[in-house]
Amino acid sequence: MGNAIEVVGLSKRFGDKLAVDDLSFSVDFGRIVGFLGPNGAGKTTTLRALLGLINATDGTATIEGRAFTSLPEPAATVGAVLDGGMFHPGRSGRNHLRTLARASGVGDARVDELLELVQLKQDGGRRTKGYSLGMRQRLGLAAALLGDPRVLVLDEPANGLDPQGIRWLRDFLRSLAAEGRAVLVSSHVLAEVAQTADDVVVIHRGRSIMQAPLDQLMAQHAGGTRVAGPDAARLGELLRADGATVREDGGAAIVVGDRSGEQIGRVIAANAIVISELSPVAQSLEDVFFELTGTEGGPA
Ligand SMILES: Nc1ncnc2c1ncn2[C@@H]1O[C@H](COP(=O)(O)OP(=O)(O)OP(=O)(O)O)[C@@H](O)[C@H]1O
Repeated sequence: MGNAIEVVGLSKRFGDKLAVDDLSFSVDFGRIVGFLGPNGAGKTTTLRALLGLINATDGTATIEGRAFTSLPEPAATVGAVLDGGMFHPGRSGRNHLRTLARASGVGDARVDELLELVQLKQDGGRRTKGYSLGMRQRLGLAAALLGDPRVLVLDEPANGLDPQGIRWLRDFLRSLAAEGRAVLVSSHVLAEVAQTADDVVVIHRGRSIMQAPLDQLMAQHAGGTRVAGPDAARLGELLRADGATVREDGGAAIVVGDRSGEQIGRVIAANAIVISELSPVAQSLEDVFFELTGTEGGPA
């Protein structure tokens, strides 16, 4: 079957705008991949090409080795939520799902099962126009899951969710991946995927600038080492003289940018320096993102 999702050399041009530029990445089963980039980076365009909604200018985007349009059983293969899902406002959530279920040969029992799964059982009979944004997102997820697909593609599913909704989404996506499904989830807000994704693909201006397991990304962009204590200033001078980047951090503390804890420890021992604390500084994903793209991760 190969990779769940495979994007190879994908490019998409709109007039003279190259929205996606020679992009490649893959998603394995059982993994959650965060597809990250600032607004306008080309995420939605990539997902639309993957789902056969637009034609690529160049390259390929396949699901289980095939273009979406030639999947033998699309509903059982991939489920997607783009634009938060589209609903008829006067229809109830349950009827919306039933209509979609019939179109893809899925029984009504599955609809009730999914309403329960996304915690909309109580509100299934209400018209979707009265739904909160979070309820709409959950209804969209239920629709994507109708055919019990092995691959999920979600465009900004956390948009507009409150912290509780984001936590629910995180646990929900985790449980889907634990069942062996592949999940590709786009976001321009890194904090949303920081505790969810196994791997991240960071794009900027249509190009991939980083693809790695999330831990590796964090380790490579570690925020340095903080050392505190009565001799911190003297340690700072010694490290600076040795070419390290050092900045003051409040009263008796420094943050050392490009030396490991062990390297700093050796300077401390060799110079009989007294310290009270030595700890790695955790850099937020927002900072990493800024470092990688030179762009703030927030809304444009
Ligand atoms: N149909 C289109 N015609 C012309 N330009 C387009 C079209 N669709 C997207 N673009 C342009 O392509 C670039 C990438 O857009 P895209 O929507 O893929 O980015 P994105 O990363 O999903 O951003 P956002 O989070 O804002 O949706 C943008 O500059 C956008 O204006």
